[in-house]
Amino acid sequence: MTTKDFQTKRPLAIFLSYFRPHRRLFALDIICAFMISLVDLAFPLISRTAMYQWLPQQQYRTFFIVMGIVVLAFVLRSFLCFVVGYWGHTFGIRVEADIRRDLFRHMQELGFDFYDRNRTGQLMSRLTSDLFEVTELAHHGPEDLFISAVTIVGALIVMFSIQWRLALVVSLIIPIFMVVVMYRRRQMSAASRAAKQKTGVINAEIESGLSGVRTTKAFANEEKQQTRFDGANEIFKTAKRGFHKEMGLFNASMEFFICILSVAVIAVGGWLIMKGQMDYVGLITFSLYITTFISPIRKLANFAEMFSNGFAGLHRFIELMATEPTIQDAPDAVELSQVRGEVELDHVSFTYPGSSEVLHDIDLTVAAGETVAIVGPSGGGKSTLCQLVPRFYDVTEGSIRVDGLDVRQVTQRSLRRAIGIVQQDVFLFADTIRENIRYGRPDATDEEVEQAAHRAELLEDIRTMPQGFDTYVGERGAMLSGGQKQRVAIARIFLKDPAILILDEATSALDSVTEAKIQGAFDQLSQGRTTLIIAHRLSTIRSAHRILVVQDGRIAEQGSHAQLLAENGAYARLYHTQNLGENHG
Ligand SMILES: Nc1ncnc2c1ncn2[C@@H]1O[C@H](COP(=O)(O)OP(=O)(O)OP(=O)(O)O)[C@@H](O)[C@H]1O
Repeated sequence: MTTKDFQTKRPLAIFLSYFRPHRRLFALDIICAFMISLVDLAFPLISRTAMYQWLPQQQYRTFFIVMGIVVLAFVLRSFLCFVVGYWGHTFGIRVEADIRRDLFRHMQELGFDFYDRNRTGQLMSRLTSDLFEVTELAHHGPEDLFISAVTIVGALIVMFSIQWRLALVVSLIIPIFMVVVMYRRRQMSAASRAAKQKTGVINAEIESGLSGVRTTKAFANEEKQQTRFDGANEIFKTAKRGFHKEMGLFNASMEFFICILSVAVIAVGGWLIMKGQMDYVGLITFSLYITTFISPIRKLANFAEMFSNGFAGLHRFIELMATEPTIQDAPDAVELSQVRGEVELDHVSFTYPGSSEVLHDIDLTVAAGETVAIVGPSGGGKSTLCQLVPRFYDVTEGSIRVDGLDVRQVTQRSLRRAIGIVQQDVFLFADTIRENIRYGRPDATDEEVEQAAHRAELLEDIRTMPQGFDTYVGERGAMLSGGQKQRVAIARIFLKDPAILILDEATSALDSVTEAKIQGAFDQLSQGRTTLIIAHRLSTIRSAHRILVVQDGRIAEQGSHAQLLAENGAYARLYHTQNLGENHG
């Protein structure tokens, strides 16, 4: 299904479309559940016939044969229960996996702007708990609704055929029963949601407490942290207690109504027996049917709840799926191939969604192979400018061209394949060093990976690691130093071998050896490639062909280091006041 489908189709239609690929399993689930309710309905009827016919007429043979069949039917029933429990849930899980696959794929297509607006934690909960509610509905919904309806209607029909007055009493009590049970069930779920939310709070508290434990220790703030935690723990306890109270009330109300139903049947039935309008066998059969009601009523109460939760989850899912990615390939987009690397910004202005203009009328041409250093005060727009070239955002006005082609006219894949980016804050996956480097080109051989590490000046570091290239780098690369992470990022780009480079130099001070290594790797990397580098070090700036000073979203000055110093303008001021040359390379 396309984004358009999610925008136009009805939620139920979308939901059912996920059933289609697994319809056989679904049919199996429903048929088995249907057979279970048939067995449940048949048992009281068989008992009735036994008491009316086979026992009084001493047809013991028939009686025992039928009892044998009943035993077999119950064995079959257990097997069917297993099928429903196992394969029914398998069906649910498959639907869930399909929905999650589509959601993940779609989320990968959504642009930077989407992730600017949404929090990762919330998105993760959509991928997990929301979808769980949806699949619970997928699996239990149809089964519960259908089977409960069959059982209740079936039991009432038999009851009316035995004694309509008594059946009428039962059918008057049941709706009241349903209303009360549903009400209690809703209360219980609200309490459960509140408890879950508090669980989220306490989990967040644990997470931030543990991940921030170094900071806590450094400030000797353990007591303060403990008090914070105790507060959250107390709230959690109260919420859990509230949930268990509601659960107790729900179960108690179920039990109460079952008792009321049984008493009503015995009382009214007894009265009817006294009046000669009913016999004992009828009364026993009635009592047996009362027990068959319990499970469907419980299921229907669950269903009402499941329906509202599941549909709420479904709506949130559809809302996400209906979000159009802001950056999409044009229908006639061409592949960018054999890139020379000329980059032009033609009167580019840019505004982040919902904020004011960040870049104003930028005009810039970078020749293929040229290295341009971008400097300027914090917040001036340097990173924003660089993010427009790989089309992470679309320009608001003007255009950006690579080799003369507007970036909106080429496929995103081919454009981004032509561009290598090393960010300040390098993201490493929780995997080995080798796999993290290979991320630059997934089909690279081990030799190529090692070669890239060598060129990124990383080989010496890796040799000292316990498992060499197979060393696990930890969550987000926590086991590597900042300088090592940057070099992993550089090694990735060596593998990727793009025509255009965008480097965001780390602002943090590095020791001179590491800095020299990174500088060497950067220099090697930029050989023969168009390079835009957000520079913080004098050594980088000096080796650039050209320096741009970006300030308040405009190019304030450009030229070589010496030229700009001689001009004694913004660059000279930056150079002196912001200590661009602080880390002399
Ligand atoms: N994703 C975003 N959404 C909205 N506004 C943003 C976003 N990213 C940056 N900005 C704003 O755009 C302006 C330019 O930011 P940018 O990061 O491009 O500056 P910079 O020159 O790279 O700064 P620094 O040197 O501190 O990294 C800032 O005012 C910033 O607040």
